[in-house]
Amino acid sequence: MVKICCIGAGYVGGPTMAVIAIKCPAIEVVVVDISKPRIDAWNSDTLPIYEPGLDDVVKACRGKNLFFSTDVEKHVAEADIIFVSVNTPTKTRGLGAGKAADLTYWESAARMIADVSKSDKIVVEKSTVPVKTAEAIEKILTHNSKGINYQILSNPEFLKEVYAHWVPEENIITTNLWSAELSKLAANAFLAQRISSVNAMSALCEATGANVSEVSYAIGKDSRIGPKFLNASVGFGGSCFQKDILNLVYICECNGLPEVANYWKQVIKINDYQKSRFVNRVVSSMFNTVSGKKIAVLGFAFKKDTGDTRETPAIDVCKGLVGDKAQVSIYDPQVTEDQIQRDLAMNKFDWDHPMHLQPTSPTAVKQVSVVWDAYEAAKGAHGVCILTEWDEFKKLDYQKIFDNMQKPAFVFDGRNVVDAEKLREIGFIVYSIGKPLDGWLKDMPAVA
Ligand SMILES: NC(=O)c1ccc[n+]([C@@H]2O[C@H](COP(=O)([O-])OP(=O)(O)OC[C@H]3O[C@@H](n4cnc5c(N)ncnc54)[C@H](O)[C@@H]3O)[C@@H](O)[C@H]2O)c1
Ligand SMILES: O=c1ccn([C@@H]2O[C@H](COP(=O)(O)OP(=O)(O)O[C@H]3O[C@H](CO)[C@@H](O)[C@H](O)[C@H]3O)[C@@H](O)[C@H]2O)c(=O)[nH]1
Repeated sequence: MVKICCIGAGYVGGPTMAVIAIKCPAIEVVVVDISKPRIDAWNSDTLPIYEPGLDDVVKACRGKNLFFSTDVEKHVAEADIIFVSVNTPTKTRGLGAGKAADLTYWESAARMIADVSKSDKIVVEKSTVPVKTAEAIEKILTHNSKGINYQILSNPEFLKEVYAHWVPEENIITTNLWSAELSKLAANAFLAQRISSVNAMSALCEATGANVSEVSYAIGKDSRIGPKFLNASVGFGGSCFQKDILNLVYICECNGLPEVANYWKQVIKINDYQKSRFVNRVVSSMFNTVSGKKIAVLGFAFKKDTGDTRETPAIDVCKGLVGDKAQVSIYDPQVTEDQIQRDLAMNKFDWDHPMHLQPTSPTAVKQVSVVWDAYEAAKGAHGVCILTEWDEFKKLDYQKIFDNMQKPAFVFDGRNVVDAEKLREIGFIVYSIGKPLDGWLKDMPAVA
């Protein structure tokens, strides 16, 4: 029986291996991690990650051909194929701090593989890494090899040997190692660039009375542009876009290409601008102060259908509101109070280190409370900010919310999910990203 071991039971390792296990019953898959709480959670009824459908897949194969373990060395030694999906955070210190990828966890995994291996291995880069990492890893493995053969593959999205069980042959792209590594960074940079482009347009739409949804729809009709990933928002989040672009910027700088580096840096600058523009809009429309005012925040995850909060725009928006002394009441259907407090207390980039190495949360941010109901969050509030596009936010009883709020009552829709006209009929002052402004908002210009 072919044995796969995946190092890193996170957002990538867990779900990817669960799908491999269900699609390939003849292969034994073991996911290992140094974090005991994470492995315990994968072995329990409450998985550490929320994603629709994931529970069913894991429960169908766990204990049959899918296993989760902290016995990293044993399973690495027994495996034929080793996937490495450990963290590759942005470096916080030393050369390239704030941009370059930190390969500490990758390197220590590689050294451990070299240490414990007694048979030939295929090692697969699943983590997103700088160009030429595979070459560096190969050096570590072969210099410590004890006569063992290693093949290093970069597989940011596909792996033929395994995926050929269920992915059609023609959909599997084979490239040289460096193209594979760079393609991953390039894909995320292009996707993020689309969002920053439409977000830049959203500011211009607000200034001119155009409607960003209409502009997106119109340009998306051109098949060369296409309709996807053109939704204006309060900003993109997630563990990948910013980290990967910063890494790309660093690689460009190291290769003597400052103009190219600056081009990509701008994608992040617009994303930061969009988040601060949103906060400024909230504050300026409430007579330039939210000090002591209750503001409800609906949605904290970086996108719907996940409990993942890494780099979520909600962090910067909440920090901005707290900075202006608001009392912030947060509701998200999948994010716990503990996670929100950690996120608001954590330093930039610390979020992407393994849990046990993250600084323990200092004292909770007192101006922030977390509740388990949207109505509770909005009760007595002056404004409601929608920061994640959860479907349930479309179906809330906004009349009930309005009745229990301070007046004038505001809704700031950072995801364009509510029916703004209906809300205006109820009596709300509504701000929708990139849409024509209410008279009230026009009279209270926000400068980012
Ligand atoms: N999250 C995504 O959507 C996504 C998508 C594509 C690529 N990536 C990339 O994949 C990699 C992993 O991302 P993630 O979101 O799964 O991260 P994660 O933080 O959720 O998981 C990484 C896991 O690796 C474990 N780990 C670290 N060092 C280890 C070691 N030496 N031995 C055993 N376990 C170790 C950590 O404890 C952690 O549980 C990153 O490089 C990321 O950029 C992420
Ligand atoms: O039109 C859009 C589309 C997305 N977003 C936001 O962009 C962020 C990222 O969204 P998405 O790309 O759907 O989620 P990720 O899970 O971060 O996935 C990205 O990052 C992964 C990690 O590298 C890649 O594997 C995926 O292909 C790539 O889409 C989220 O905050 C979204 O709300 C927008 O604001 N507008």
